[in-house]
Amino acid sequence: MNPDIKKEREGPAFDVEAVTNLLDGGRDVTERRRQLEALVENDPEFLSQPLSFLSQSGRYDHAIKRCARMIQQIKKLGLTDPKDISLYKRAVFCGRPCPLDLHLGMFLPMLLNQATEDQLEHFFLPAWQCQIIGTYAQTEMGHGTFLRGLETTALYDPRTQEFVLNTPTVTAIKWWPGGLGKTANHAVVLAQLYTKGTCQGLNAFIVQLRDLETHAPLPGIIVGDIGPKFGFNDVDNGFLKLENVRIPRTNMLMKFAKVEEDGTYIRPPSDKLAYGTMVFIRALIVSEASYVLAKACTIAIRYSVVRRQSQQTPGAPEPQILDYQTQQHKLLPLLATTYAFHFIGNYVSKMYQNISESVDAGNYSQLNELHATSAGLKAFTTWIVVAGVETCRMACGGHGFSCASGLPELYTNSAPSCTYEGENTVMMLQTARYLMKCVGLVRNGILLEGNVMYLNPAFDNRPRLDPQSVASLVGAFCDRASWMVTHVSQGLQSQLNCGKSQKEAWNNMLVELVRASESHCHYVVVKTFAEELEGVQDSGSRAILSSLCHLYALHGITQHSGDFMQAGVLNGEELEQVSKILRTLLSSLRRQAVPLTDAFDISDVQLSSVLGRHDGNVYNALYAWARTAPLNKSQVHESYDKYMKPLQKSKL
Ligand SMILES: CC(C)(COP(=O)(O)OP(=O)(O)OC[C@H]1O[C@@H](n2cnc3c(N)ncnc32)[C@H](O)[C@@H]1OP(=O)(O)O)[C@@H](O)C(=O)NCCC(=O)NCCSC(=O)/C=C/CC(=O)O
Ligand SMILES: Cc1cc2nc3c(=O)[nH]c(=O)nc-3n(C[C@H](O)[C@H](O)[C@H](O)COP(=O)(O)OP(=O)(O)OC[C@H]3O[C@@H](n4cnc5c(N)ncnc54)[C@H](O)[C@@H]3O)c2cc1C
Repeated sequence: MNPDIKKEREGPAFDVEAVTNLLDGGRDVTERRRQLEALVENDPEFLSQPLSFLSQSGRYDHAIKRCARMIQQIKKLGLTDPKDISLYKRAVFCGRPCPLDLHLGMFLPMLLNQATEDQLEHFFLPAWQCQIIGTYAQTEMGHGTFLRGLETTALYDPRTQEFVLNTPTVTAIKWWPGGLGKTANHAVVLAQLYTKGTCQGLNAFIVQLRDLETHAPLPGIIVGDIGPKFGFNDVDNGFLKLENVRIPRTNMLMKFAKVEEDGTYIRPPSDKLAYGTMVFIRALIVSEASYVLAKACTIAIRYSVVRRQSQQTPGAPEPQILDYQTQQHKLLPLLATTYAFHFIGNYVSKMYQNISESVDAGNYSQLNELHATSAGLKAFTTWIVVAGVETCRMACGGHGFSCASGLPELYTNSAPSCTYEGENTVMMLQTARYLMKCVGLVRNGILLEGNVMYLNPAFDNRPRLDPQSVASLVGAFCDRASWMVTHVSQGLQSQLNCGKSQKEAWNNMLVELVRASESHCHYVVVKTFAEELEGVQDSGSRAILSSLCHLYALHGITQHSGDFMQAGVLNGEELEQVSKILRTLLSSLRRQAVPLTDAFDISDVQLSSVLGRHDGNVYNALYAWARTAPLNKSQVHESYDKYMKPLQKSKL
């Protein structure tokens, strides 16, 4: 083990294993996770060369091979608990996307959430057994955000009791669905339903795409891969053109909306129930955001204690780069954010579970709050995580730019989370829509509960900020959100008072609306972090996590100081005090940085990073990695004889 990293692990101020257990949700969960990871890491069928050495086709082939082995092993091991399956899948793919993601993550949930009992009977088992492999085909070339603008049509033919599906224009072609290109043989297709000459809006239809024996596309189905992407190249994101494809009436998912045999349309109890699976995935994205940032922080912080660079004192050893305050300022707030996002992920998962149970019981009253919260936090966490991965990459200097670091791959595979499942700006505006409605309720004398209570008429004049108190800092985030949400609603009102239409006024305030939503989400995250700590039994864990919560809050104030000062929450002198305490915290947490990343308990296989190796032996590993790169298969590349040698001989 590298002596520097070994020293970093001597005498942590807390019990690393206790924090690992806390993050996992208990000692038994840690043991189970390690057991499942060991099954994968000891399975020779899952051994592979660095993915960076493969072509797009090679990566897809590698991913499909792992998918097949994973499904076989899940059955053989008798894994039925969704948590076990999720942990096993994460171990197989090391957190990377895979061609079955949409089948497992959206197609199956769509059946569970939107299918009737008969439809479940017909489709679910074959899908669970992977005879049917599905995807979720909603986005079109011309529309991803504006769902009501989708052009794919499903016309009901009462004579044959079938739907006829078409993508009538080039912009209607389904574009992006994961697994659509080469993997899926079915899709849930979102289309505008027409019956009895009337458009009844978006509904979901199960369409078979390929022959179950030959896998060849069926008549009327033109399908393929959309080509290389910025990343995510293990997945065959595809296109789908539909030309008069006929499906039985019973292929429309009819748990909520229905089309009777004669074509009569029965409306769903709420139009938004069709969007339920997207809300499920958004909540899942929030709960998984922390894992991505945990990997990036582990790589960058471990590298930052083995990398020595520059000379502050002549003759003295070069310092570890984590001793530089700027390096601490880049990485330690991200480490604190990782822990903050772990707790908000738990919070959103619980919220989704509770409100879904209410919806199943026919109570739709909290759907809007769930939508606004999941949409806003999905945008808030993914924006910060993706930017954080890039900060970690740059903090590793040149070697951060090498695929050996694992950081470029982590970045390109996480970057689309700001776009898919709801483009982040659009999601923040959905949260803003909800917040503006809440302001309206308060104006009508209604008292609010939950995360928006801060909009109620102010009862107490909060004492001035105490930057040493986490509770006082949470209050500061609350006051910032209250001021920003109220301020933007006043801005909207003044636009309307000047005669602007609702649409114009809204568009003229979009930037402020997004900022107000961000401040609301930031408050929810810091409040949840502080509240979760109260439940931590182990005193050592509670102490170190409190320091991280303190750092997260202080850093948030310095990063958005304009908001806090505009809101009158603090003045210049108080801001200076906040910065001073932040610097002190950076210095005190520096010694705990490696143990805090070890607590994530991410194995070298999962991390897939030469720079983030647990033993810190980076340089030999980096040299060995480069030596196996494909370009080094021969000392003289074939292009030399083909192009350079003739050029050199030509005596230009
Ligand atoms: C942007 C959206 C939400 C706009 O939809 P629209 O119907 O036009 O809504 P309005 O803004 O007019 O609001 C109407 C009303 O409905 C409420 N609402 C909207 N969405 C939901 C929802 N999901 N759940 C509950 N309630 C909802 C909204 O709050 C309003 O309520 P009021 O009381 O204020 O009237 C919509 O177009 C949208 O969601 N667009 C994003 C599309 C999207 O997410 N696509 C994802 C495709 S799948 C994918 O990307 C897969 C990726 C692969 C992977 O994950 O690996
Ligand atoms: C890797 C990846 C995987 C995907 N997988 C799937 C899948 O499996 N199934 C599927 O159906 N889709 C999938 N998608 C598509 C994805 O859901 C859409 O790309 C996403 O919903 C954004 O829509 P869009 O691409 O049309 O962007 P646009 O909506 O065109 O966004 C472009 C810009 O316009 C802005 N904008 C748009 N509307 C508004 C508004 N109302 N107010 C303010 N600004 C606005 C946005 O903020 C953004 O800056 C995937 C996408 C990616 C990148």
